[in-house]
Amino acid sequence: MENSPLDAQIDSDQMLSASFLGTPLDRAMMQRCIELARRALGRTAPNPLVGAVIVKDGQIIGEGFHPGAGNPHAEVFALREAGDLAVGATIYVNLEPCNHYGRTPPCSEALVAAGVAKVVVGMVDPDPRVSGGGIARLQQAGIEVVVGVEEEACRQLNEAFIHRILYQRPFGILKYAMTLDGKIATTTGHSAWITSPDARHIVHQLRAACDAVIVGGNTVRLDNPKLTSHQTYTHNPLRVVMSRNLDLPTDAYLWETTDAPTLVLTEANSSPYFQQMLLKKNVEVVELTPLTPTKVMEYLYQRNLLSVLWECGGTLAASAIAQAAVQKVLAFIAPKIVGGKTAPSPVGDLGLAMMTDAITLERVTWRPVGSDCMLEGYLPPLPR
Ligand SMILES: Nc1nc(O)c(N)c(N[C@@H]2O[C@H](COP(=O)(O)O)[C@@H](O)[C@H]2O)n1
Ligand SMILES: [Zn+2]
Repeated sequence: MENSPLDAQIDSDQMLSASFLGTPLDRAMMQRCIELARRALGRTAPNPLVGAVIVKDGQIIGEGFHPGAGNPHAEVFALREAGDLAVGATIYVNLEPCNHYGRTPPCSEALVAAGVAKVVVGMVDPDPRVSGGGIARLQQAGIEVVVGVEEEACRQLNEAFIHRILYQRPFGILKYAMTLDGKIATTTGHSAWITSPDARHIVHQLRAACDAVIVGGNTVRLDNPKLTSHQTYTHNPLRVVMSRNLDLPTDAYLWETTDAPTLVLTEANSSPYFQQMLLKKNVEVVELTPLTPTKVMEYLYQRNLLSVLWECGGTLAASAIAQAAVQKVLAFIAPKIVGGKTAPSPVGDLGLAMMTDAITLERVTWRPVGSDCMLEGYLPPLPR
């Protein structure tokens, strides 16, 4: 059989991994779904990132992605673009088509009505309202369904969504930059950007992909950060400050700049004067007592957030880890040495006595970023 125009575009690397589920064309189309889905990075919460591609006679006839909660799903955009040509076509989608009435009607019914012949799915939707029901509905209608093409990449794309559904909490990422000798500041407490501009660029991209970035009061006092994703990225996360007593500077960038919304979390009976000042500057203030990472994640879950980035100092980072508010660690290690017994490190006291008690990260990867090393790994999963 002659190759279709799309087959010809698939490069030899993908051909080499032909032992994975699906044909090279299937895998290339699923990667395209992921690429489309990523256009809405940071904007879909609490919904997942989803892209869809419709292919007929070796040509793409429709594409779409989910722009955010309340909007139509990716499949609907792709079907709209394909129009009547969707009859007998194959649709690729990185997440199982939904089968429920939520903010929008079920995509399974739209696919049946459009007359598609085949649906290729990246992963089963963990949302209990779907969870295999979309696949079953399509099969009942006589549509061929293939599940699990590029599944690992699809799961990685929606790791925050999966965590949110399984644990009813946002997905927490702890990000820090440290010197080769494990310091985030000098003994005098002086800190500045430790890493290279390339690493900073990745941090800005990460902020754009997250729904919120959290710091403690100490970081506001010492670093006066802006916590935005840089002007070239359009999405800024919600900037969250945790401060029990609101002993904070009145002129911090976080309340003087309006590029992103700011939320200050504090305890009941903290300074009413400071609260008034923040409210006048359009900063939201919410009291959560006791103010712990657990309470904060519970609250941010209620606010429909998917992912939060902890950019805090060592004491808060240690509490966030101890209270399972961190699932993934992203560490930048700069080839610098500052020394000093009392110079702070990225994670404070975890109360561990023995080296054998150390938390061992899983699925660890690292790569050079500019002159630094970027290491990524996951904390062991929580029991459910
Ligand atoms: N397959 C698929 N494509 C999309 O574009 C989606 N957004 C989803 N989301 C699933 O449906 C739930 C949200 O439904 P509403 O947007 O409220 O109608 C979400 O939890 C996913 O399970 N799926
Ligand atoms: Zn849907």
